[in-house]
Amino acid sequence: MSGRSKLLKVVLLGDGGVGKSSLMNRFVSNKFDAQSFHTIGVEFLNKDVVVDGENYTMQIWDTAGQERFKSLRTPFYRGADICMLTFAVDDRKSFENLPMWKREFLYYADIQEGTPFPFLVLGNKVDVPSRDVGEEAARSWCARNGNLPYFETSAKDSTNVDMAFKSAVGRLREMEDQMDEKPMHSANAVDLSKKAKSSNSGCCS
Ligand SMILES: Nc1nc2c(ncn2[C@@H]2O[C@H](COP(=O)(O)OP(=O)(O)OP(=O)(O)O)[C@@H](O)[C@H]2O)c(=O)[nH]1
Repeated sequence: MSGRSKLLKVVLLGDGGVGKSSLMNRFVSNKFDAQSFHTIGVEFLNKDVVVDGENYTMQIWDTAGQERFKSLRTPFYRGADICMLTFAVDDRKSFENLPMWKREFLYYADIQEGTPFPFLVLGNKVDVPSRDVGEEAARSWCARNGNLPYFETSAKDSTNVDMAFKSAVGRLREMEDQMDEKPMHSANAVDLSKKAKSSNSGCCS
């Protein structure tokens, strides 16, 4: 990859067991573990990507979805550039919890409700035959909650995983362009140049 890479902090949120670690591992290492363990606290991995000719290092923060780890994950929301809200299409409760995850993120990232921010929604495990949440219901929720981009993914068979992560960068770029056009939002614009590059992976529990 040539040229300087911009570091983007990407936070993956959603209920325990929806497949956040699996999505990160599929995207970064192209691997899938059917016996993936619950995350404790947070872990991150870096992945270099090129989007529209620009180099980015996506630093993907995989958080623990289980309620008991809330105090371990929330300190890591600050400074996020992108938030990927994840549910599993065979787990209705995980879909119903999306508003809670969005609120939790905004609160701990210290972003005011209503401020434009690049959220994306992933409906994972689309390889499972017994779905509990239809694509239309998911798209409709996204439309009603700020026209959020929606991707149906499978970390198991790779469906849309690359596309979802790369589209997240595209979404951030679009929103930055919109903010440039509307100076009143400029205080909320994400200054990519201020971010320092850090190590390739880590774990904080
Ligand atoms: N069939 C199928 N199983 C998946 C998929 N993604 C993850 N899984 C399985 O679902 C289980 C939970 O996956 P994880 O990636 O650990 O889930 P998580 O969201 O990181 O869970 P927490 O760390 O507790 O927040 C594991 O057994 C995975 O192998 C998928 O796309 N399809």
